Amino acid sequence: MLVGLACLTLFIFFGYSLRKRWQLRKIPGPLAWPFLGSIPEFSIHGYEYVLSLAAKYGNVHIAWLGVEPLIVICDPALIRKYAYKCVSKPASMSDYGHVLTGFNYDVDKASAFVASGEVWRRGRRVFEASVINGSSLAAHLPATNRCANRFVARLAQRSAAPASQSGGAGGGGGGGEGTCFDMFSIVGGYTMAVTGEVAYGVDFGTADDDIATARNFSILDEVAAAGSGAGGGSSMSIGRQLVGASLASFRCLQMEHSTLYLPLAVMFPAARPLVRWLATHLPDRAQREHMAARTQIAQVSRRLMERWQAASKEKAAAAAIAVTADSTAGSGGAPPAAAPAGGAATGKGADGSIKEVGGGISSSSFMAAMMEGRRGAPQEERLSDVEVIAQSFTFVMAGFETTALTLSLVTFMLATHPEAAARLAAEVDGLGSGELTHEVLAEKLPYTEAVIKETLRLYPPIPYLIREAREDLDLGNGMVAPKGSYLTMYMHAVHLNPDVWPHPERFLPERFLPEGAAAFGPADPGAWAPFGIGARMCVGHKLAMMMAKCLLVRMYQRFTVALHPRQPLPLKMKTGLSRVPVDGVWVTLTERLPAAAAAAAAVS
Ligand code: HEM
Repeated sequence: MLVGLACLTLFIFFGYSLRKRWQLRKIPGPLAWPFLGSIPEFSIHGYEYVLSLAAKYGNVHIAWLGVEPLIVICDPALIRKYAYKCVSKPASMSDYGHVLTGFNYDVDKASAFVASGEVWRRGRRVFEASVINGSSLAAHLPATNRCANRFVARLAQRSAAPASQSGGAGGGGGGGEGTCFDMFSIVGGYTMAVTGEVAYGVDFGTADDDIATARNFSILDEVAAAGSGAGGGSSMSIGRQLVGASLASFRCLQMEHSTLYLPLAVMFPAARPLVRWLATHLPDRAQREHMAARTQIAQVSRRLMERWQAASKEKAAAAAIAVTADSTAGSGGAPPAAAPAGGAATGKGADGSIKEVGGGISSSSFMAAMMEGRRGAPQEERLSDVEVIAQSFTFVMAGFETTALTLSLVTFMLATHPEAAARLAAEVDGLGSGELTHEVLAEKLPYTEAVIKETLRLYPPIPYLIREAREDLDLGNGMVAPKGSYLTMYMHAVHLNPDVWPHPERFLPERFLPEGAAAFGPADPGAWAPFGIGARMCVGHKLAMMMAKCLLVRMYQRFTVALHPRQPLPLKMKTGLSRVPVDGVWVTLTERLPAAAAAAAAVS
């Protein structure tokens, strides 16, 4: 029986592999050992490996993920053409990088990042309504300002504390070298705080919570301590749960932390249902950790969804009482009952761990947009419960780490390029300490924006775009990507291509300003795309830029930022779902102007 099963698996596997190879024969690439494929090389050298393949085999080549051929495209014109044309992700997208099972698998498949067709369109529409159009973005600006002020105030306290007392996550002394922080660890507290308010209208409290950003958090230990299954009964604040669970989830996507079932799932696509069954019933520690983290994030979304439902029922009931009381008052009866509180105050939830901004899950939040959108919408337009959880999950996962990574790398680039830091400081100094408006962010920060863009060119958090060819695609030079093939469009390779960007290895924010565009700008106008291209372009790009600018203004108005001696140089990056600095980004902060600092503290 077992032998029969093994033979069947091998037969399917070889048949699949040979068919694919036959179809793709015209595209060059390292074909020798598809069994082992590129995995070991990729895990050791990360995206540099892909860049080296591009140098060797050209801008269109094949890299192997186990037996799965990935058509890698590094040519900017081809990327632009097919990123616009192809809007579908491969059906097996949820099977890459991890082995998801059960409910977590269903949630992943429904996520706007992974799904195709109607499910994707429904999910994408709510994102667009909540975080892309001008008025919705403006509605999130006060929360972003508030979180930036709180985070910077906490930074000031920590940098003023003696080195020995500056512990907590990502903070540390330094044996007489001054108080230092790992910006990569702690800035996640800020991005998660903004995510909490924008996605749910909930104050996660992570902007000034040092523990929340501990990168060594173990979700299994937390679950064991809570003694109540993943999530639900945890005494931890929601913010801490989400930061910890998101970090754990990202960690499990790195090769060295991933489940042992991953290589099996990658090398034997035909056997994935069997591998998933094994991973469900005989999970190793990495698998348990990953599933617990995902369950935790999904459960928080479910709790907040249920809370919204309960609150809106209460509101409807209160409104009904008010109407009745009104008509009674009109006829000389008692005054109407008070409606639930609104406004900008921060309230505390009944369970003590949810602080809802505005006394209820805020009406401008993403959760409210999804839930309101279900009311009265035709059946085919309505998000199911799993889709609501999936999009909330996507918001947290997509919004938190990418922006934290960007901010920490901007800090690194500025600390290693003092002339750029001085120019940025001069720009932000002119803005004063009042709340940053939409106009100020859009018009008064050209250099700050150029610094963020140049950092994203050098270090795009998601360096590639993934699509499925829904028909045969002409790739030029007689090469054809057959229908059903898996396209990996390497924007990072384009960002570093010397034929496209003059001196691509240099950090030159001027490329993005009129003064430097002619000398250092790209040969191809579409050659900068850290947020992707086309219909599937990052739906959070404006929110991410708003978050980044608000924090950089407040930080650089107040501090001079320098690298700490404990930062290893050159910067080493590591491959996971995204690329992260292996040793973090260790900096020290020095107050620039005591008077300005006091004014900023007063605002916060
Ligand atoms: C610096 C920060 C960020 C970077 C660099 C980034 C980058 C990307 C990239 C490269 C993609 C794939 C685009 C494609 O396939 O063409 C993407 C998709 C996505 N991002 Fe972001 N992102 C960032 C922040 C955010 C934030 C804050 C959110 C929260 C709303 C978000 C939500 C999404 C979603 C939902 C998708 C899937 C879009 C779709 O497939 O239709 N991202 N992002």
